[in-house]
Amino acid sequence: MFALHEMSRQMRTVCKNGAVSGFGGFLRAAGNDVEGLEASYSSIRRLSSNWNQSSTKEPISNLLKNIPEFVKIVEVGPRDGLQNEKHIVPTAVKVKLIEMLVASGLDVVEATSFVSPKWVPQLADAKDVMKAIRNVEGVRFPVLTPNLKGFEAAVAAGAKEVAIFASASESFSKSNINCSIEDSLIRYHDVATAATKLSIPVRTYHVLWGVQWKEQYFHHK
Ligand SMILES: CC(C)(COP(=O)([O-])OP(=O)([O-])OC[C@H]1O[C@@H](n2cnc3c(N)ncnc32)[C@H](O)[C@@H]1OP(=O)([O-])[O-])[C@@H](O)C(=O)NCCC(=O)NCCSC(=O)C[C@@](C)(O)CC(=O)[O-]
Repeated sequence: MFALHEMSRQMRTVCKNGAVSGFGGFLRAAGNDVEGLEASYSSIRRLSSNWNQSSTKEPISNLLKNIPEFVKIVEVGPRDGLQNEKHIVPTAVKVKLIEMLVASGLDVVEATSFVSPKWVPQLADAKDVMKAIRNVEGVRFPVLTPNLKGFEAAVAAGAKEVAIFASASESFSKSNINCSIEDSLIRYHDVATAATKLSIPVRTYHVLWGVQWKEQYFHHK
């Protein structure tokens, strides 16, 4: 618990210093065990301390000029991280992870996704996870809903915020959500329309550039 608190504090220090980074990626890099977490924690400390050393060369007023007034951090580890785990993480452990992330000060945690259990068995317990965190207050728990079926299941499970996904790469789209770009935009529209009717906020993932996939870098789209 202490390590998570401290890591979150470090991440916020790094963010304040202008280098916004993803805590989810950090958790993914950390793996499942305590040693992995500690190793990742050390890398963050190094990143932070390197930055502090280089910053002494520049007047502080120059650095402060570029600091955004507000940085929103959306922690996606319980969804984006755990969907890639080789072994299925038990629901209770997922819930504990979410509680620890919340205790570390994060106020938006993407909790899970409502997708096909055949495709992503790791997150087949989405409903149970949502049930277990339903009384956690002061935190938003968006969930990924790539189609209307997922959206409806998410709403039935108590989701108050969703995220949808589209990619500019045909092969990335196919491999991630099993449809063409064109079909993904139809699904995207369906979910956004249904969410608007229920006043449910929708966040979007657009995978647009810089991803090296089967088509070499697809910035042109
Ligand atoms: C997108 C679907 C659901 C379409 O699913 P599908 O198989 O392509 O389409 P379908 O409509 O033909 O349905 C086939 C079966 O899935 C069921 N089904 C259909 N929809 C759902 C649903 N929502 N929840 C539960 N079940 C569902 C449906 O009922 C049917 O069941 P069957 O009759 O065979 O028993 C599927 O392809 C899928 O689950 N894919 C995995 C999606 C996923 O989680 N991808 C990874 C997330 S995106 C990501 O990680 C990238 C991101 C965002 O993090 C950015 C980045 O970092 O790169």
